[in-house]
Amino acid sequence: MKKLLFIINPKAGVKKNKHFVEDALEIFEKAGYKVGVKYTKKRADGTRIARDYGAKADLIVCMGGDGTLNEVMQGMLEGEISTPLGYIPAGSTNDFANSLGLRTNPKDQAEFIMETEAKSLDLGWFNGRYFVYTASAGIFTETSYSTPQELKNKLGHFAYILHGIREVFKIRRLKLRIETEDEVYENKYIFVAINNAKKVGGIMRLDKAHVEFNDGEFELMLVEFPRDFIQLMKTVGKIFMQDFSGNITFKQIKSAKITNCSDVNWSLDGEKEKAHDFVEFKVIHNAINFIY
Ligand SMILES: Nc1ncnc2c1ncn2[C@@H]1O[C@H](COP(=O)(O)OP(=O)(O)OP(=O)(O)O)[C@@H](O)[C@H]1O
Repeated sequence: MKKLLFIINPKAGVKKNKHFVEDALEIFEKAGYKVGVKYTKKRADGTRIARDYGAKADLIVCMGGDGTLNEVMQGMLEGEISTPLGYIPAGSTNDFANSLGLRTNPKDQAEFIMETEAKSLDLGWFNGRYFVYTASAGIFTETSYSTPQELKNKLGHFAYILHGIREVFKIRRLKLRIETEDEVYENKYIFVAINNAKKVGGIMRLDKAHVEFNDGEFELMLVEFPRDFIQLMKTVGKIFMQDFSGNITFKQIKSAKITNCSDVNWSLDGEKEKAHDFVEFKVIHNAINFIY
């Protein structure tokens, strides 16, 4: 009998998971799987469970938010596990799932996982840690990891907006040097991100034409520090309108080296990453088998 490892973060998102878990179990069993269920109890459990039990399964499915997905992928790469992975989004924003066009209803998504072949997916490598869709620093980055879980569970995406507003009043200049394969950027920035997503922060949408999930490239986005409040407002407007020109740089990259960043905190898939003196980024092409 085929084995399915089902990893669930019971604390993720606004929806209460319980009856979705039963629905998903029924769908998996009907499709002929013997299902082993593991609940995460604390941070990093997703990584440990995927790394320790993933190789024995024919399919891994995780249910939770972007943070849970990040942890599970981390564990699969650490354990060199090539088992296909399915994902049932149950977080507060589910940016990555929206980007990939996954089903928002957990029952539909469980059925989709049973019917769909896994495809390769690129991941990002950031000083030894893997990320699924975004590494960012600067404005709104703190919001992605400091918004309290209870607020996210109650308000969902709106919790991020409430917390994000507070950050506008404590904007910092990031003085960085970024070296890609063929360009060097050195300036003061308000926001820096390396993405493999069409939607980031539930707000910013990137043009579909720019983003492929297994093309060996991620998208570097640099937003220069605005001269004044009016330019700041114009910049925000340009981001909404996907006008990546002037003080916004948008470029496909395979790798990057970032220096001058010892006091810059990062967010990897919405989880806090400590500051590093030096950041090395590269795309891990075809890193895992993912159902999307
Ligand atoms: N049982 C648990 N209790 C508390 N925290 C947990 C538990 N299991 C996992 N975690 C941690 O919860 C954090 C948030 O999880 P996740 O990102 O999946 O949900 P979310 O924050 O609601 O969703 P999103 O990131 O899409 O907004 C992760 O860092 C994860 O390690």
